[in-house]
Amino acid sequence: MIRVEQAIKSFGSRKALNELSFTIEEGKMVGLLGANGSGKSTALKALAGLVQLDRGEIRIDGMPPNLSTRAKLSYLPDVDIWNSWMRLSDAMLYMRDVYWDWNDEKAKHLLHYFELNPDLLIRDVSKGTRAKMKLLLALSRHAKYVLLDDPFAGIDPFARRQIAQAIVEDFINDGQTIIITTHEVAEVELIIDDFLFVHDGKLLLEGHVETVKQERNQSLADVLREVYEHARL
Ligand SMILES: Nc1ncnc2c1ncn2[C@@H]1O[C@H](COP(=O)(O)OP(=O)(O)OP(=O)(O)O)[C@@H](O)[C@H]1O
Repeated sequence: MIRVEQAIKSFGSRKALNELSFTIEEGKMVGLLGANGSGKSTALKALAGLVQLDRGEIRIDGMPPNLSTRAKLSYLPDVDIWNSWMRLSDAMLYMRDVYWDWNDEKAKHLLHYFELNPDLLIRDVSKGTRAKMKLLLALSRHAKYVLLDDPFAGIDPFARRQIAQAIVEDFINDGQTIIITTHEVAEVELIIDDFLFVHDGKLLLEGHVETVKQERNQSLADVLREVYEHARL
């Protein structure tokens, strides 16, 4: 289980996280949703142990973010981390060497599913193909927690659906806990169980997607649009 309690993180005078609290149960697919600059990436970085909170507490299976929590967590950052002179196959070998939970079968499945050529240099492929390569590398570990920061960035609307589908097919029966940050609410509302909606580093709304949709008789995207407009008044 992941528990975030009253997390505060400032960059200069800007509070990226402003008393943010939430809990994520194991085995759930959760959307961390919000507009640009709402604190989504900072929250994921804090869970991954890449950002230190100023105040507040994070517990992952009862432990603060450290090397042992990091080992059970696969993190897809929102920036390119692979050297452009590498081939996808080089990056896959690296991941296999570094992470004991690397799963060759899953990697092969995703290569085929995304129609990726492992021999291509990372610098020679399109932005969308690079995004798929990054996703393959993050999803091919059998990590207990998978943090995907904006996995749809740079990917066209046609391929987004394919990627959302891949995430569901590969993980939903697997007992892994997945947190996806995105602004593409319409793309993820079909695949996530629960959502956290953040604005200015604070939690504005959270809940079970189907329950909220039924209660309000609206799509999640429409519900969040209303909540967002209200918060900005
Ligand atoms: N390293 C940093 N230095 C200075 N400011 C930062 C840094 N990281 C984040 N911020 C600021 O903190 C706020 C939250 O940023 P964050 O990247 O977490 O938002 P986000 O919801 O992920 O945004 P986006 O959807 O645009 O990626 C923003 O105002 C951002 O400019």
